[in-house]
Amino acid sequence: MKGSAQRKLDQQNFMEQVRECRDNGYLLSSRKIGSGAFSKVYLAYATHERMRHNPKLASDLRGKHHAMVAIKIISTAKAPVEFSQKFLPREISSLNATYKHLNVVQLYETYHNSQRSYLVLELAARGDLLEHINAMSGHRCRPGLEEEEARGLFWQLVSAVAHCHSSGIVHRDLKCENILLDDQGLLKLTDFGFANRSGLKDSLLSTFCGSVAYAAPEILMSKKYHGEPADLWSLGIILYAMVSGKLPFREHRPRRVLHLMGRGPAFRPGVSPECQDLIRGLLQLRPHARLDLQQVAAHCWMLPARHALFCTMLRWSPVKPAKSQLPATLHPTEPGGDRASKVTPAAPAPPARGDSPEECFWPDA
Ligand SMILES: Nc1ncnc2c1ncn2[C@@H]1O[C@H](COP(=O)(O)OP(=O)(O)OP(=O)(O)O)[C@@H](O)[C@H]1O
Repeated sequence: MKGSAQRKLDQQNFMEQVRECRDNGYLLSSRKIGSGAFSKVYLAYATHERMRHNPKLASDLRGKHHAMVAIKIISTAKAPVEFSQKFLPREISSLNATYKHLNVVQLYETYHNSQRSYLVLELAARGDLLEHINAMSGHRCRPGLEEEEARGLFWQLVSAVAHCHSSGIVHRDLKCENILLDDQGLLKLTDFGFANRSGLKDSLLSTFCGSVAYAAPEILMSKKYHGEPADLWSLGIILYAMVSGKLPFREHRPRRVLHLMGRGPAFRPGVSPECQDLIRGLLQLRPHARLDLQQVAAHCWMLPARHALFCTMLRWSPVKPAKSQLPATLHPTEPGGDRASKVTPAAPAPPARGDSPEECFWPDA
């Protein structure tokens, strides 16, 4: 349990952040919607004044009919230098390079001081794909999503990754936890902390430690690799997770994972042969033998996807059984994350236009 001195310090820190956000035109709420190794993400509201000065923000929020954003606050003073000087700038430049796509989280703006960096992001309030798969598995009493829903979501993911690649960005950390869902059921790709410009030589093997289960074999074998086919491997793992409710090669030791990869994925009964074929095409050990994005988009399993996307948007429902009812099938790949703090179905519905924000702190000037 935290001591009262620590609690007071946390409170002071938070009020400082509230002030800094307010000075930059945002009302920070106390609702923490997620956290990472060096960051905390809060629900916040853009002021009318801020929207007047930021056309990017204004045009996006106008379309959404609300003023909510997610503010990711990174304690640069506490983070390792490598993180602040290498990974954070990469995350920001990748988000800027991938603006603007419906299925990639939008970065509206950033502001910094000596202690912290603030990333003002598009809000994706329905949690991540991992939570969604587990919730739906519990709801259906069978593991995984219905293929029709998986197809609609996977189509959006492929579209997001195609946009990144054509913008010269490889993500390199594609996994269910980095795929968020918004209020309309739209998929939003996020967490570009390990992203890089494509075409550059990559040597970041150690940064994939937390996501061994999604990493391509060439990365696990410490080979030089190209980012695009490595992203495609991860897409195969994600599609498998969507339709199976578990990961195909669930192991933490790279050598053991490589052994399982050599045997290929095993499917539960009920996964269609077409879907299995697409997953096998993505989970090819040799990068050159792997399907590329065009082949994925043209695959017979994907053909009804536009229709499925429409259905997903129409049918999206906030059904999310309590955690205790869920079969613990699919687990986060990175230990230690503060998953309990993410947005839950209890999160308030977006206020109608013109409503005053709840839970906002107005510190003394
Ligand atoms: N735009 C957003 N909308 C809603 N929730 C978000 C948004 N961005 C991040 N989150 C939540 O905050 C969590 C942490 O965000 P993110 O993964 O970007 O941080 P990180 O510091 O890169 O994390 P990690 O250390 O795990 O890589 C996410 O898992 C998600 O739950």
